[in-house]
Amino acid sequence: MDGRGHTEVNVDANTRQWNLDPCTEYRFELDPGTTLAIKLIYGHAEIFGAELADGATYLFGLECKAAVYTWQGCTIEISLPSTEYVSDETPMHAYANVHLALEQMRVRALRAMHGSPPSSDDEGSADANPEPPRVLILGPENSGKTTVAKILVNYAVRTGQEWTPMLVNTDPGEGGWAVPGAIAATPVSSPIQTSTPATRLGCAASSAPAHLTSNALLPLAYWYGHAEMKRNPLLMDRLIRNLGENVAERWDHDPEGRVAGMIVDTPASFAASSGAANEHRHALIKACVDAFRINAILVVGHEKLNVEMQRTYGNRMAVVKIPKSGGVVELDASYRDRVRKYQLQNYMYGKALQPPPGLSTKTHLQGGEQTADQTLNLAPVSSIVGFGDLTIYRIGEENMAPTSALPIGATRVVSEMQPLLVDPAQPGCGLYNAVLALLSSPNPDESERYDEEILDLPAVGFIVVTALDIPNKRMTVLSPSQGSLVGRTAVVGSFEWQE
Ligand SMILES: Nc1ncnc2c1ncn2[C@@H]1O[C@H](COP(=O)(O)OP(=O)(O)OP(=O)(O)O)[C@@H](O)[C@H]1O
Repeated sequence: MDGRGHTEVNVDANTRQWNLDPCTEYRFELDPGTTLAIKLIYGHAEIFGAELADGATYLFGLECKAAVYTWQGCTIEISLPSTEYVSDETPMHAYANVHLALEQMRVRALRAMHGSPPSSDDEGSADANPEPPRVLILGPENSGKTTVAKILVNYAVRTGQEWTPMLVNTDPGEGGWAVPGAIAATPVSSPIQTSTPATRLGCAASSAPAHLTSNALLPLAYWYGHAEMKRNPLLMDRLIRNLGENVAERWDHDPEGRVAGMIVDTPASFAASSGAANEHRHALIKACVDAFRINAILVVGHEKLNVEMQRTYGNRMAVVKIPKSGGVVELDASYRDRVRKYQLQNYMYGKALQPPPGLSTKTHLQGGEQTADQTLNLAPVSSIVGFGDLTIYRIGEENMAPTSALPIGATRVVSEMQPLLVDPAQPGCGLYNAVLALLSSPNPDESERYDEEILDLPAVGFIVVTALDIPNKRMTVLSPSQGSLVGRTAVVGSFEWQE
């Protein structure tokens, strides 16, 4: 603890009160298996841009790492964190300034949409055709990109203008609202709460019980199937473009949504300037810029990348470097693996955090969606399907015999983008414990179909193969909801999950 910006008082053995000075933040990290409760007692406070309601208790778990920030000062009551400290050095002023600039762009775009004359604030602005902000956030690993994206989206929805900005997650390692391996976009209409890393970007409708879906998000997702960008950059390029097209189509019918703009979070590999990823990252940044018609780039705490982006895009759009927060936690590979497990567990079963010791289960709990007596337990369905009922593809990889086993002179050419049928009866088919994306239906008109149509179909749900019965040609799959799988098309990637 730095000893400045706060005082702390023990309330009882399990609870402490912290008085935070204005413009400071209380940071915490949770160990596996622990939960934390936070209650705002006095003043105003927010977690990554989402305001805390007065007197409500918020629960955190699954190794959550986050911060309670206060602009005006506040008192919070805390129980049992694993690691905690208060900092008075945060980049929140810089982030708020970015928000104000984006807000101006939205307001101008809205005025233009309504045909209203520009306001006196706009005088001197050369922009005859003001566009809403479409922002790409770039930065190295653990720079806080996702956190910045969340803060900016939350500030936008808090302005009282009823904006519903589009939040786009292009990091398949993170999963966002779907499961890891997917990239997705969703319009956000109420602040995204922070509670666990399994639902960092909020709760998707598919994994929220029906009585809570008013608060849930309806993402548009495409399935990449891997955590690493280098695994199939061409496929990623195509999926990013598909996502962009789909968002644009949605906005054609929703001009109000369009003026709220979009915030696009990216994987750290877009910023890594060494290694194998380097050759593809420029292409993928360009895919984002084109697909989402990006008109502003934020570079989080990386001088070289900032200069590079200035050179490449500075003549067509604002490229702004913003500071990295000292609170961002270095996440290692094993933490990321555990978070992916939490996400899949959450997708299937929902989340039910137990309040920490000493906290009554009758307490009014907030923090995302869970309340003490409405635990978010979902009931996934385990069903048996015949091998022929589900058509399963793998993109661009073959379960191959060694090249030496091929006829002399034969070469095996499998394009990275080629959908290959997977035969569940084949030993080593890789389906046991595999996560599969269920795709939306292909074009009903056969003549409109094409070989690579599979790549262009959005994912509408995810299932896990939990058993393969080869003699009887059937398999057991776990799915979050009822619904026949017969005749559906699925794609397998490299993610596995076991309870
Ligand atoms: N001010 C803060 N105080 C405490 N924890 C924070 C703070 N800012 C970010 N974090 C935590 O640090 C971790 C890393 O942040 P974040 O995921 O935003 O970084 P990133 O750059 O998007 O990561 P990646 O390397 O996956 O691209 C997250 O667990 C996040 O909740």
